[in-house]
Amino acid sequence: MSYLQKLRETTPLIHNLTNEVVMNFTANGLYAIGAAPVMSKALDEVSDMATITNGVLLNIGTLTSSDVEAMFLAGKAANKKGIPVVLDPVAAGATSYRLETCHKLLEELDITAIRGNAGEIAALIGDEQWASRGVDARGNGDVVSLAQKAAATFRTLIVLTGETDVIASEDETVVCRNGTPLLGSVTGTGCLFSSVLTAFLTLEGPAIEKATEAIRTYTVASEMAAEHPQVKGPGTLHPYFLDALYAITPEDVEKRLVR
Ligand SMILES: Nc1ncnc2c1ncn2[C@@H]1O[C@H](COP(=O)(O)OP(=O)(O)O)[C@@H](O)[C@H]1O
Ligand SMILES: Cc1ncsc1CCOP(=O)(O)O
Repeated sequence: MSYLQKLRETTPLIHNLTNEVVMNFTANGLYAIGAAPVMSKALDEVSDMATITNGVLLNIGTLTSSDVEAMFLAGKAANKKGIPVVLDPVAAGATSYRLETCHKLLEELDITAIRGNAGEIAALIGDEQWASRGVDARGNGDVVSLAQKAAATFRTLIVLTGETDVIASEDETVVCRNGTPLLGSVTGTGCLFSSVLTAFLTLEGPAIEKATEAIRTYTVASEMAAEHPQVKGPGTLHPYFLDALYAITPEDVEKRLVR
């Protein structure tokens, strides 16, 4: 059985400590693919949330000092329970506050995977070949070696997204090339993917396999949406992408895989 089918059978509940831009899209995207969302950053309850959830997403997109405190509490509770914790280092290279926060989270928590674009992953390891402009990656370089270097540095799974997606653990690398550039014109598509990845990581099985199926499913769904005759640009991609996440089957993924 595919991980997608297992996900839809188990409906993992994901606790998202995420940014204000993408809350609604993330909640709807998780429902669409077959998982379930809960959003909470209240210091009074974030630790308790781990008692009912299956995975935690820490996204620093619009972080405040209270959010950072909440991320440590939620992350520690999740580590104690043994459920996955994914870090999305949004715009990590933009300010030293973001970068230092990511490094502290990586030092103090057991992070199952880091999902970011090339600029964000490069910022985390201090690689100056890539730059960020706000939340977007700028520049070019070898994304495979970048992801591998980050996996070795942080000793965790790296899921680097962009035109080419790279999944790297300390000893294995997978490259994926599906997707549509239109995703880059819809805010929150990286952030939603981080939550979808968290949902896949809650399942039984090797992390690299689950992450690979997560990115393949997500990017193939984006192609199906982009090809819909009603889709004319980012505005129409948005609802059709949610519909594609809802409708996609393992057979669709297999058929469209760019090998
Ligand atoms: N040029 C592109 N062609 C195809 N897919 C893309 C392209 N750019 C981004 N994607 C896809 O868009 C999604 C979001 O990735 P990305 O834009 O890197 O995240 P972020 O929003 O964090 O910068 C990923 O699924 C990625 O595969
Ligand atoms: C625009 C913006 N600013 C802070 S968070 C955010 C959303 C970023 O979402 P994504 O990186 O997935 O496009």
